[in-house]
Amino acid sequence: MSIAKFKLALLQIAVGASKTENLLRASRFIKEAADKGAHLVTLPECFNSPYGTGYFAEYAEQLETGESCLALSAAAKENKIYLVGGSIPEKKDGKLYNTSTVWGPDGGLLAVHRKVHLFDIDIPGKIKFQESEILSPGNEFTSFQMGDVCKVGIGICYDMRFAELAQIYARNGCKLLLYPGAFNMTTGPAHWELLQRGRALDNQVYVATASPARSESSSYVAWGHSSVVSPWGEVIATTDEKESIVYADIDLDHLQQIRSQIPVTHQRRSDMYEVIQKKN
Ligand SMILES: NC(=O)CC(=O)C(=O)O
Repeated sequence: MSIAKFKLALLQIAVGASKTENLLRASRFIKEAADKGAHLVTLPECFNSPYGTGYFAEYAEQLETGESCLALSAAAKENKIYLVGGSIPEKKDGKLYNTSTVWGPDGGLLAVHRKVHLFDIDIPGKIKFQESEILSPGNEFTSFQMGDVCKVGIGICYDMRFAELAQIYARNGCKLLLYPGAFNMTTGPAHWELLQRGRALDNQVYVATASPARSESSSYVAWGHSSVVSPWGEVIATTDEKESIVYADIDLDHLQQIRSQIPVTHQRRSDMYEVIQKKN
């Protein structure tokens, strides 16, 4: 019989200039979450490096040999958990990516997601950020199967703004969508929770986000507020801007009940509209 409930932990950790310290901090928080019974643990976007286009080249690693992936693999194995390694700047074939890796309880690499939608925005007087100045976009959907428990879809931060990605994950059987992310002091208060609730309600899935803790002295000030939203669209666990761990029980029976009570999946008018997946 498959398990219908498991504990998710979101690690809202502080990220500083020292990669070594960032990795040690991540390992410490992973252990704490695992000791408290988390089965799936998620780090934030850019957890090993400050978030900014000026940092990515310096902190970038190759996945196969980089110290961050070695540390993530070891942490997953030592703590016997599924681990979503937030994201790190990755170098591959002369290009840089914003990349999330997923690790199984045996320390094996289960999935790699390269941020598909690069964060290029310009809000005059507030924030201008152009990831595409230095990063290349990924071109793949990414999901992984947590044993026989749950299929999980992965996006990174700006990916959450694209409803189509979430719809396709849900249609492919994902019941939890995880977005390591780092919204900021302009878009965070306006859109962070709203987007999560929208993605969750539209698709009747759990949605979770993991942000770095806020540091007012960073060049990019993160909003924080890592959260978990239920398929009912309700925020079931959240935090403020400080360093913390957010825990939530992901209850797949509850998800199933909501889907049978409000069966939108079967009520779609595919004779009138359709979202098309063009690649795997
Ligand atoms: N940092 C991001 O990728 C996205 C973000 O901050 C936003 O969409 O707002």
